[in-house]
Amino acid sequence: MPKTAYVRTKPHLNIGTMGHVDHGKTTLTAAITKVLADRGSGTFVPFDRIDRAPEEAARGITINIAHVEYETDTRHYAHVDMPGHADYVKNMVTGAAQLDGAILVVSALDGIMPQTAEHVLLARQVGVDHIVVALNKADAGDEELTDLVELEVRELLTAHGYGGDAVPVVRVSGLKALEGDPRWTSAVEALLDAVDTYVPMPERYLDAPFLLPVENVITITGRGTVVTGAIERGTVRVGDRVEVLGAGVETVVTGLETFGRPMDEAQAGDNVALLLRGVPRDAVRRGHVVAAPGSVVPGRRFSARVYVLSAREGGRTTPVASGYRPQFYIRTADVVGDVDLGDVAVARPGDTVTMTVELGRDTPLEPGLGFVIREGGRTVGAGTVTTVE
Ligand SMILES: Nc1nc2c(ncn2[C@@H]2O[C@H](COP(=O)(O)OP(=O)(O)OP(=O)(O)O)[C@@H](O)[C@H]2O)c(=O)[nH]1
Ligand SMILES: [Mg+2]
Repeated sequence: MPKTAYVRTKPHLNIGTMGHVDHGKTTLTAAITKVLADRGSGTFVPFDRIDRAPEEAARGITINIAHVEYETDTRHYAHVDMPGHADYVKNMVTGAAQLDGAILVVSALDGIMPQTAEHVLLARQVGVDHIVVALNKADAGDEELTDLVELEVRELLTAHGYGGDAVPVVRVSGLKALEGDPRWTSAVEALLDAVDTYVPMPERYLDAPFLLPVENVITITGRGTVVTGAIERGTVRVGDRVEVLGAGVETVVTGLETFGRPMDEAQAGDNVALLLRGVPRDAVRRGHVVAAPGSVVPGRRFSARVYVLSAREGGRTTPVASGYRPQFYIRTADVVGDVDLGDVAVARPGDTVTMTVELGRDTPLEPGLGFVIREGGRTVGAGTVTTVE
């Protein structure tokens, strides 16, 4: 049910948990909400509420339930816990997660595993600049072994350009903190302090024209169509005219909410739900972009610098050549595109190349926009748009 209006009293950041399957991401997420709820700032979200499919949460004009909301003394956070590896990759590569920082969860019992490394790599590629490490399951780990795991994690981060020596590494136990064990609840507090201090407030482009990549579409009987997502830039108010690129409609925002609470104005970085006047449910899809009318021009052809992932990083084992036709993940969109390498005969795994891409449909593009290339369910490349034709 609609609650009291959202009042912006603290800076808002988007963070999330990443790391290998079963290392304790969801348990830690639940523990964070528990520790903060016990401190009087926020609501405890139990494990099984976090691990549930988003579709089940179609009540109110609320957002994806994989997002959990909490506050520390200095900040308001939207925290995304991506259930399982495939969802993690999808959310990261489509930019749906839009993380300002991440908590890398590594089990002190197991150390670095393949998905630990893959998530660090992906985070780097999609522009997550700050990582804090939670060495989880420290309740069950042996101290010396945990020291080794810590060294290993710092090395991994350094290898990906994160300056592993400076990264905060906090030994935690999500499980014990959930049980209320004081030693481990204070470890979770220490982790949150590390996030508060180590992840800087990112620059928000508040003066730019409004833009929101659509992550989800929900229908509310009797009220209309609602789109959800994180605002990439600008601000939006109830009553504003907006254009839905992809759907080809212009309309008016008639409702605005964050975490089920109405707001008058939302800004870059906020996770919101927008109620759109008179837009049929079928007209809007994930991948569309809601923007200030006329502020974005969709295109199909662009040039880009692309890094082709090596086989070690989970990429291809064979080179790509002109005529290659993979999927391009641009913001929340997923579009097929034809690759032209120009004078270059082939791009081998591990190479960085310039390419021209012709997309299968009009997509909002601009220089500097990041994207990921996927094929058969795996990431094979990551790039940045240099020019749009
Ligand atoms: N001993 C111990 N076990 C833990 C801790 N945290 C999580 N576990 C256990 O590890 C298992 C996996 O925990 P989850 O929180 O589901 O892990 P996850 O990383 O979210 O897993 P996926 O979402 O499937 O990738 C569960 O059996 C937890 O009870 C911890 O701090 N200590
Ligand atoms: Mg989980």
